[in-house]
Order: sequence, then structure tokens, then C-alpha cells
Amino acid sequence: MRKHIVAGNWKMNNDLAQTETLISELKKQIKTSDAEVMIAPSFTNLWHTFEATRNDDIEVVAQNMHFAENGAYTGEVSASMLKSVGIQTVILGHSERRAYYNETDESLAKKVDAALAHDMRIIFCFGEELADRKAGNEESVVESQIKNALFHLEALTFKNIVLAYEPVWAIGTGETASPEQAQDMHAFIRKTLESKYGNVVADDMTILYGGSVKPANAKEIFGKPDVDGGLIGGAALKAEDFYAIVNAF
Ligand SMILES: O=C(CO)COP(=O)(O)O
Repeated sequence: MRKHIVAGNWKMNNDLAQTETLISELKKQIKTSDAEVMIAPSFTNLWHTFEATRNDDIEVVAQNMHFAENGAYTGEVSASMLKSVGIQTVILGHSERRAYYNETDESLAKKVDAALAHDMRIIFCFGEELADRKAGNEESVVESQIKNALFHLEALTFKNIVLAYEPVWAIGTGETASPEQAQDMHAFIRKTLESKYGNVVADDMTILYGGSVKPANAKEIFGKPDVDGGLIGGAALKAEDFYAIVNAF
């Protein structure tokens, strides 16, 4: 079933004290919403945030994980470690991870497999760079990112996957894809899924848009038929702005 989701990716922001402040401000904003609400703090704050929001309509998710179960991977965190602190969902493939930490379609396919093997839900991110769009290659780039990391999966596993289209040129730049550009790409993504998995998987897939979503533009973007929610960076760091976006549905 297709859901509405608004997820806040805090990236490398908020120490423990700032996390506590933001959580208490978020709690004041919560009201019944049509959208599932998620927040992704840094690893150091996952457990605390999970505990502090236990009774609220907020799911705490991780920003990344390693594909191995355990071992000599200094600085890394595994799926079972995340699950042991209550985390059921992980963001994989964010463009910042691809750009700065050499994450590739190949390593992401392994992370996807590891998360699914632990019955975790995945928010799988992808999106073209500015040069790709200028060259008119945005669809082929997105298509290959999806195919290379996900098309080895069986149709049934897609119930544990949420897709997040985040054009790199719109992340943290203040420049949003127009609602029409987002809609066109989301429809293309659905068509790409349909070509391999059929229309049930394609129609049921929740596809989020990410890149400079703000209270001022959320309603228009979320109003598009193939946009099922957002992955929010900067605006997720202010409780009022975040919930204005959640309530844009
Ligand atoms: O990267 C993003 C969410 O994962 C989007 O970031 P901004 O909302 O700050 O553009």
C-alpha cells in the first residue's frame, strides 16, 4: 500500500543537548497527520531519540549502515546493531554518501540485501547531478541507479522499500526541482519499476522527493500524483518548519 511519508534527515547535525531540545520541540508540534513521520539523527543519538519518542508518532531511522554482519570495519555500524537499539528503517544511497564515501551501486546492492535480510525497511536514495540534467541524461542516470542496486530483488521485497528521488543539484542549494520536474521523474521511476515488476509493485511504491523542500513549497510538490512525501534536510532541523511540511498533506 502506498503511504505518505515525511522523513527528516538530520545529517551530521545536533549533539545530544541539541537533539533533546529538538525532540521536545517536535513533540509540541505533533498532531494527527495523514503522513508517517520519521527522523534520522546521527548514530550517537539514535538510542536516545528512540527512547525519547517511544510513545509518539515518530519513527527513528538510521542514516546509513554497513553491509557486513560484524568484523574489522572500523567506524561502521551493522544492521543488527541498529536493530538492537530499536531501529527498523535505514536510509541508503544518499548522494552525500555516494559523493564523499565512495558508495557505489555495487556496495549499495549489498547494503540493500543486508538490510532486507534483517527485515529492515529501506529508504533508498538516488538522483542525478546537475551535469546529467544539463545533458538531458537525468532519466538514464536514475534508471541505472535503480536497476543496479535493486533489480536483483524479488517483487515481494519491495514492500520493505521506499524510494527517495533527490536530484543532487537541489540538495541544500535552495533550488528545488519544480513540482512538474518532480512529478515527471516520479512517473518515470514508477514506469521503470513497472517494466520489471508489473503495475502492482509500481503503483504501491512510495516515492519521496528530496531537495530544498520547505513549508513554502511542500504543498505544491506533495500535490503531484506520483509524489508520496518528502525527505527533508535543512528544514527538518526546525520543529515548526518540519511539521509545517508534515502537515502539507
Ligand atoms: O538531502 C536531503 C535530504 O536527505 C535534502 O536536503 P535539503 O532539504 O537541505 O535540500
